[in-house]
Amino acid sequence: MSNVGFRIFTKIKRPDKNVVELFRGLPVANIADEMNRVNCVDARIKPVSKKPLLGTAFTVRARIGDNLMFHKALDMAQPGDIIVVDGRGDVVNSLTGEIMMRQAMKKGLAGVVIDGAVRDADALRELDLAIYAAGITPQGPYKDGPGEINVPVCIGGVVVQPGDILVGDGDGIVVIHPKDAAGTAAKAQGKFAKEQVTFKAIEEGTLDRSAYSDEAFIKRGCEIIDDYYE
Ligand SMILES: O=C([O-])CC(=O)C(=O)O
Ligand SMILES: [Mg+2]
Repeated sequence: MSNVGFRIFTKIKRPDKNVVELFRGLPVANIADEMNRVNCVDARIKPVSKKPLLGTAFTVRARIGDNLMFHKALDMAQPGDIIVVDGRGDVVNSLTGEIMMRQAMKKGLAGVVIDGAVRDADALRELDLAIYAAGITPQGPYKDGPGEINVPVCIGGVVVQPGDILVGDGDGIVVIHPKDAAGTAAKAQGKFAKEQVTFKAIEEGTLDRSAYSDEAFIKRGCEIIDDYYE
């Protein structure tokens, strides 16, 4: 276990599928709000396809510009896994493309998240697979290694451990440790339900906006000037 930088751990402690399913359909913003606004992968990593993301992390630490370990992960990962590739944010070389993503889809993987670039973007956009990446470039990857599989990685400023739960939608991705999953999902459900009530109140014109009244602003020390700025 001392060959740091070029090693493969074959085992992952995956959470129960029912625990993962607690997050299905929940907006990522609602989950993140109930995690005190932490654990969101930063805005560089964007959806490439339209499919929402939900599954458990199968991690890859790639050498910059090199997808040898990513290819190995593709053979090792199981249905429901998300291959999470720490490419150190480098977007000079793409780390994957249509051929690999079609294999991921065929295997029933839940998606791919790359802190790095992809190519074959026009095809990837249409695939029935959740794909997130930090960039797009036609310049292809090397396949020489080294790299690591199923070690903790960092993507978009968030540490991801093998087996962590990832949820993604059009906003981006939030990472949840399985131990925190049940409590977080319950709170996020509550937040989601509360927002539905808010939407209804907007429709009915009954939403309470008193926190934004002139009186409330004056109480905060704001000066309200009934004139033009000149
Ligand atoms: O050449 C590669 O490894 C990446 C690629 O374009 C593909 O998978 O289609
Ligand atoms: Mg290709």
